[in-house]
Parts: sequence; structure tokens; C-alpha cells
Amino acid sequence: MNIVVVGTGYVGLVTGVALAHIGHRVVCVDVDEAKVERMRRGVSPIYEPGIEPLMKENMEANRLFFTTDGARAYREADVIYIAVGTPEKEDGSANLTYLKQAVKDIASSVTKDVIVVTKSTVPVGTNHEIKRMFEQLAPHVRIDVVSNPEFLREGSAIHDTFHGDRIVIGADDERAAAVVADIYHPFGIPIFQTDIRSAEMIKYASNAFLATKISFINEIANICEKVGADIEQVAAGMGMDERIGSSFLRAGIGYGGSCFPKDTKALAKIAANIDHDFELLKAVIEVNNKQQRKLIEKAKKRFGHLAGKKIALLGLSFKPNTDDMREAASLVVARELVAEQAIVVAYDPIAMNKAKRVLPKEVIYASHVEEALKDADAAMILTEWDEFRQLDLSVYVKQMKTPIIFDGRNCYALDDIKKYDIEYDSIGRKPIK
Ligand SMILES: NC(=O)c1ccc[n+]([C@@H]2O[C@H](COP(=O)([O-])OP(=O)(O)OC[C@H]3O[C@@H](n4cnc5c(N)ncnc54)[C@H](O)[C@@H]3O)[C@@H](O)[C@H]2O)c1
Ligand SMILES: O=c1ccn([C@@H]2O[C@H](COP(=O)(O)OP(=O)(O)O[C@H]3O[C@H](CO)[C@@H](O)[C@H](O)[C@H]3O)[C@@H](O)[C@H]2O)c(=O)[nH]1
Repeated sequence: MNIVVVGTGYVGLVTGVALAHIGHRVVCVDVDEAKVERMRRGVSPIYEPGIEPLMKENMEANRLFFTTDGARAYREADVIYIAVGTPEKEDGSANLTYLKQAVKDIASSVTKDVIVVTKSTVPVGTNHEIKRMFEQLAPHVRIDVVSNPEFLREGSAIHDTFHGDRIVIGADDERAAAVVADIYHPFGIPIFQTDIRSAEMIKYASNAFLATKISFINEIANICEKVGADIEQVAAGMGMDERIGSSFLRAGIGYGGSCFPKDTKALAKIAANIDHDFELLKAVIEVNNKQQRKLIEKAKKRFGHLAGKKIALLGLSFKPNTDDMREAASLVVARELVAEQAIVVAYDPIAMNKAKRVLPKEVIYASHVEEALKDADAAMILTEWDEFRQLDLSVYVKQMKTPIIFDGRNCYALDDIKKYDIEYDSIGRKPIK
């Protein structure tokens, strides 16, 4: 099958590589020339474990190509996947500018019937709007539109693509649905076929539900701190109930990333547009906003004021195994610390280059953990990278002026901390003084 993928971000590139790997001829199109140039040399524009070897293998097998020449690619395609960004607008709704541009680009180029598959996360009704646009802009050909939302997580995107829990296919046309189902057949992943609007809703509802789980456990953690219970024990005990499930019950400083923050807001907006006040989801968002400031509150309570205090920030990306800084808690924490006139020294194993572009200019960057901790008054752990989890705890004692750790990701067992002269305040657990 001749497949074209429009947009080579986390979703587009991973999709393109995976579809090439199961034998399709895949052309990935992007408007970003520098990105395409890098990918042609086998270099991934994103940090994603396992992506580069798979890219190179499929490029060498002449199954995977990268181009900025969308027009030519669309003309030759049997199936076109749209995976461009749908970022957040100021009012919280999804910005469909890139998506609509991609639709126009495709419509002005195609000369034969084609199936267009929307992987981008789009509000309910968008795929029907795309269909109408094609009917107006390219009446000479038949273009079927299929909704196929993506559920991969950054940092485990390759694994998720080959081992996902389900593939959702939303279609009005049985033949188009069957073609898309056939493409995915070699993955051996259960396929859930439904109508287009339900498919669009499954994506938002799934992300909103996972965000709800996180805000829920974070609120329980906040209560645990006040009643002397331990959130790790509570989450473990809750998770043993199969109806609840143990995943997504990790308390911390809230969710970030390119999806949960924007998709929860977009769903609240979708609801508002039809006069439905989605109170539960609005509370989930509000809880998360507060939770991202949790370590700042703890530090202010401990020190009184933060002016002149040297604070080491460990971890800057929104989660481990990615360099993505979108909506990372570190953005909120660093801005607030700088506003409080603290001296902020930051370290991240992978995201440092991207962080430098978005964190306040006052932030100082260390090239390793020890350097970040040197003479610090306190450390704040914002991302649970293995490098921090596996750190010899004596490093905190040796390097810091005062070994005080505010751990936003509960990286250490309390019993391990107790073996050292460390003051430790984490999320939903008893502080150790
Ligand atoms: N990042 C994730 O983990 C994830 C997971 C599931 C779903 N999604 C959804 O998938 C979509 C893509 O997300 P992403 O994080 O991969 O995006 P991204 O911002 O990383 O990448 C989008 C790419 O599209 C390119 N692009 C924009 N307009 C184009 C056009 N007209 N023609 C060709 N290329 C164009 C951009 O240059 C960019 O490289 C979004 O709707 C997002 O919500 C993302
Ligand atoms: O128990 C948990 C699980 C996650 N998080 C936080 O939640 C955020 C998102 O994490 P994760 O879901 O692992 O990463 P994403 O790559 O953002 O993936 C989510 O968003 C994608 C884009 O829509 C979806 O495709 C995925 O299914 C969905 O998990 C991160 O800040 C995590 O630190 C927690 O605080 N506690």
C-alpha cells in the first residue's frame, strides 16, 4: 500500500516508521524543511527511545521516505494519514489551522480516489467538516474520511504502537474502514470499529478520564498528608481492585505534556459549546493547576521566603524518556521560583536544550546532578528519571548546603531516606525531618 503521513511529530513519525516496518511504502511529508533534511539523514527530530534504528532500517529497505513535496506524495497515495498538531487556542478550544491547511494541500493535489485517515486529535464533528471540505475542494475524486485517533504515549511511543490496547476506527463507509483495518492487521491489536463522532469522542473521553484519575489521586494524596496516611499504600490498596486498576494512580505534581492539558480544556470547551457545563472536568483541570505549585508551597512553608535560596531543579521534561517540555510542571515551578528571587539551577538528562528555549532566562543550567546540587539549599524533583531514582542518596548529603529534598514524583522509599541525614518532603507521604 502507498501510504503518506502528513506531519512528522511524535505521532506522524512513529506512525510512518511503524507502517513502513510492517511492509508498506510510506512517504512522510512535513512543511519543516530542516526537520525533513535531518530525517533524510536518519536523524530523528524527536527524542523517542528506539525510533532511530527503526527509521534507518526502513529507510535502507526503501520503504520509508521523507519529503517537503506534499503535492507529489498526495498524488501517488492510496491512503493519507493526517498527523499535524492541533494545539490549544487562547480560549481552550483546539486550533484546527494546521489540519485545515493539510486538507487544502491534499485537496489541491490528489488526482485519484483516496482514503484520508485523521490521527490528529480533533473535536467531535471535525471529520465530517473535513469530508465537506474535500467535497467542495476536490469534487473530481472520491475521498473517504476515517477517524483513527492515536493513543501512544511519549517515551514509549514505539512500544505503544506495536502493542496498543486497541485501534479505534471511526468510519461512515464500510469499505474505507476495512482498508484501514487491513493496514493494521499485522499488529494483531484488537480493532474497535465505530461511527466517526464516537471515535472522535473516545479520544477526548479517554484522555479526560486518565487526567481525572491523576487529579483524583493527587487530591487523595493531599488529604493523606493531613491525616497521616501514605498515598503509596493507599494507591496500591485501591489498585488491587480490578474495577479501579492500578495504573495512573501515581500521585505527584500533576499532569503535563502535549495532550492532557490541551485535550481536557478542549473537551470542556466542546461541552460548553453545547451548553453543557462539564463541572467534573473543570475541577480536574483546576486541581492540576494547583498541584503543579505544590512544591513551591512546601518550600515557602519550610523556608518562609525563597529569595536568595539556591534551589536545584532535577528533571525538566513533563515526564521521563522524552525531551518534550510542553506544559511541563517545571515551567510553572521555575517561573515561580524566579519570581520569588530564588537562584534556580536546573538539570535534566535529555530535555536541557529544549528547556533553555522556554524556561526563564534567569535559570542556570548544570551539566550533571552533582553540579546542580552543589551548595544548594534545597532540591526539587520534578521528573522521575531513572538517573534520579537510582542516585546514591549520599550525593545529596555530600553536595548540598542543606540536604532538603522536595520530591514531586515520590522517587525514594521513606526507609531509604531515613538512612541518611536528609530532610525529605514528598507527595502524600509523611515528611521526614
Ligand atoms: N504527542 C503525542 O503523544 C500524541 C499522542 C496522541 C495524539 N496526539 C495528537 O496527534 C496530533 C499531532 O501531535 P504531535 O505531538 O505529533 O504534533 P507535533 O506538533 O509534534 O508535530 C506536528 C508536525 O506537523 C507538521 N505540519 C504542520 N502543518 C503541516 C502541513 N500542512 N503539512 C505537513 N506537515 C505539517 C509540523 O511541521 C510538525 O512537524 C495532535 O492532534 C495531538 O493532539 C499526540
Ligand atoms: O499516574 C500517573 C500517570 C501520569 N502522570 C502524569 O501525566 C502526564 C501524562 O503522562 P502520560 O499519559 O504517560 O504521557 P503522554 O505522552 O502525555 O500520553 C497521554 O496523552 C497522549 C496524547 O493524547 C495519549 O495518546 C496517551 O494515551 C496518554 O497517556 C505526565 O505529566 C505524567 O507525569 C501522573 O502524574 N500520574
